[in-house]
Amino acid sequence: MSRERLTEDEIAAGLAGLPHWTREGDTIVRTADAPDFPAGIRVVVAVAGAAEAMDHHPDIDIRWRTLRFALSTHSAGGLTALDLGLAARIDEALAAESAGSVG
Ligand SMILES: C[C@H](O)[C@H](O)[C@H]1CNC2=NC(N)=NC(=O)C2=N1
Repeated sequence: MSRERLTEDEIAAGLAGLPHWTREGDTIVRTADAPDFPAGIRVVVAVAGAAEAMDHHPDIDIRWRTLRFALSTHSAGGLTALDLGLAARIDEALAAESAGSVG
């Protein structure tokens, strides 16, 4: 996947397919509640595996069973296809633990 910054049109098109994610400047963000703390940690472990495989790493905030993921490509100074790809993987990990979006 390319580490080139996406254009505004490409970002908008990508986010149209990621309804749980919101744009915050050069970052995309999703907050979700897992059913309980262990389920939330299982999501984080699954995401960590995907991130290592992609060599692309999210910022993760864990508060009991509430998880907030923030994605950006720091080396590119903005959003790239890697962020959209990792967002889709995070959606899969959250769905596997029946976690639902907050906000
Ligand atoms: C050397 C390695 O490819 C880089 O440090 C990677 C690792 N993971 C990364 N993750 C994110 N989110 N942005 C980066 O620029 C980045 N760079």
